[in-house]
Parts: sequence; C-alpha cells; structure tokens
Amino acid sequence: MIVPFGQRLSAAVAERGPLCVGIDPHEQLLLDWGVGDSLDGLRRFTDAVVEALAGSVALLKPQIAFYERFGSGGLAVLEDGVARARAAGALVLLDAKRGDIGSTMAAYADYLRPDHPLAVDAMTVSPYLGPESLAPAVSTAKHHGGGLFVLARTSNPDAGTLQHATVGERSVAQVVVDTVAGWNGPGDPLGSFGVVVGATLPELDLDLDGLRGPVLAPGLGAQGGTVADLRRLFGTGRAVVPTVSRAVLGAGPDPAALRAAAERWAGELAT
Ligand SMILES: O=c1ccn([C@@H]2O[C@H](COP(=O)(O)O)[C@@H](O)[C@H]2O)c(=O)[nH]1
Repeated sequence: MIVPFGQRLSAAVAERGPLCVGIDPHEQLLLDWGVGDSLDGLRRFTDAVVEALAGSVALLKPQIAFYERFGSGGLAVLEDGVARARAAGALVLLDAKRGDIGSTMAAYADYLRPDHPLAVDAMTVSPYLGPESLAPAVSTAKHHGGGLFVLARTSNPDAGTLQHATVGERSVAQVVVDTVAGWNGPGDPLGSFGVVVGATLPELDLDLDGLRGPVLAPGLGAQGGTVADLRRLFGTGRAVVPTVSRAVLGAGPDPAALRAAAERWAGELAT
C-alpha cells in the first residue's frame, strides 16, 4: 500500500520529533573531520552521519551539490547512504532544488520513484520557471507517495529581491504558497506538498494558514537562526520541520558527539 509522504512525515515526527539534519559534506568539514576532501573522505563522512543519526532523527536531508562535486563516484556514495538511511528508518529529503520546463521536470521527479537508483521520500524543487512547471513532479509524487518542498521564502539574505516582487496583489512567495496549497487535498491531515521558508527571516511576511502541508525551515545555526526565531516566525501548532546541517555536522566525526549535537537541537525544539 502506498502511504503518502505527509502521513509518513507525521508518523516520523510523532515518533522521533521534527528535527531534520542536513548532510552537507563541505570541503572544510571533510578537512576538519580529518577524512580528506576526497571520494574516500566523502564516503567516510556520509557513513558516519548515517550510522550516527538515521536511527533517531525523523529526516535526513543530503545536499546533492556536495556529492556532484565528486562526479559519478560521489553520486554512488549518495545512493548507498540514502538507501542505508531509509533502511534505518529515517525519511530522506533530497535537497536538489530542481526546476525546469515540465517535460524535463518529469525526469527530475524520477527521484521519487521507488525503482530509481537514488530513490528518496521527498525532494526540494524550485518554482522559478512558474509553479505550474512543477506539475509533472506533483503527479509523480502523488503516484508514488512522495513529497515536494517548494522554495518560497528562502533563508539567504537577498532572497526577498525576487521573492517579494509582486504579482497582482500577492508576493511571488505568496503565489508559491497558494499554488502548493492547491496540491494538498482539503481532507489531508498533513499534505505531502510543503514549502521552504527560512528561519532567518526578520518577520513572517506570507500567509501559511491555508497550506495544509509542512514547512521546511533552514537557516538554523550556521546562518544565524535560532529556535526562538522559529517560535517567533511560526508559533506553535504548524507542521514545521527545522533543518540543521553545519551546526550538527561540526560535532563529528565521533558518532556519539554527532548524536549529542542532534539531541541538543531536538531537546531545544521540544521545550
Ligand atoms: O532557503 C534555503 C533552502 C535550502 N537551504 C539548504 O539547507 C542547508 C543549510 O545548511 P546549514 O549548514 O544548516 O546552514 C544547505 O544545504 C542549504 O543549501 C538553505 O540553507 N536555505
């Protein structure tokens, strides 16, 4: 039976808490960990993070850019790490930020097919070609029980330059949120289609009330966002998935230290 991503996310968060940990093997992190900025270092880094965290956090979010740096070998490391993370019970959100004309978008969305070598539970996508260009990904996600997180109001400082531009009466970011809301069914307790909204925003300048889907909130830790910012921006009662990469990964390579760093964030989120 196919269980939609929104339901699987709800169950994972109920069991493990909302924290998502990003797997971002930056060159500097590989050097700091002492594993080397090499394919072997990438493999050791990925193995360590998966082994330390896949049994306890709800979501892992590998950033594909750091694997593509190493070509096909890097992607093989990612495929192996993703498969092992899912087998250990973590949902995997591939941070790929794909977006293209619809016919190409259909191919990108194949990451959501269970028979893909890099099959994941959900992926990030970019609506820059127009939110309707993402329709083939929505259809693949619905067919296979996958999820999408669409960039709406991102965490980088100049994001508002484009995302605040207006289309009629609404900002571009709001058009994205409203489009994604339309992909979630009215009866869904939590839909499979969510948006990305940074935890670094000075204020929440968009209306998320009708979304009925999860909000992925990056920007915590290394980019300056705090748990207090999450509360200030999103309040309580919303399905927010806070995601942290460097502020957890910096604790490695010791698996116990990685787990402790993730537990500190999880503990703070739970208070
Ligand atoms: O608005 C966005 C969307 C995605 N990201 C990604 O999240 C992580 C953040 O890493 P940190 O080390 O926790 O800063 C990274 O992969 C980004 O590409 C984002 O930061 N903001």
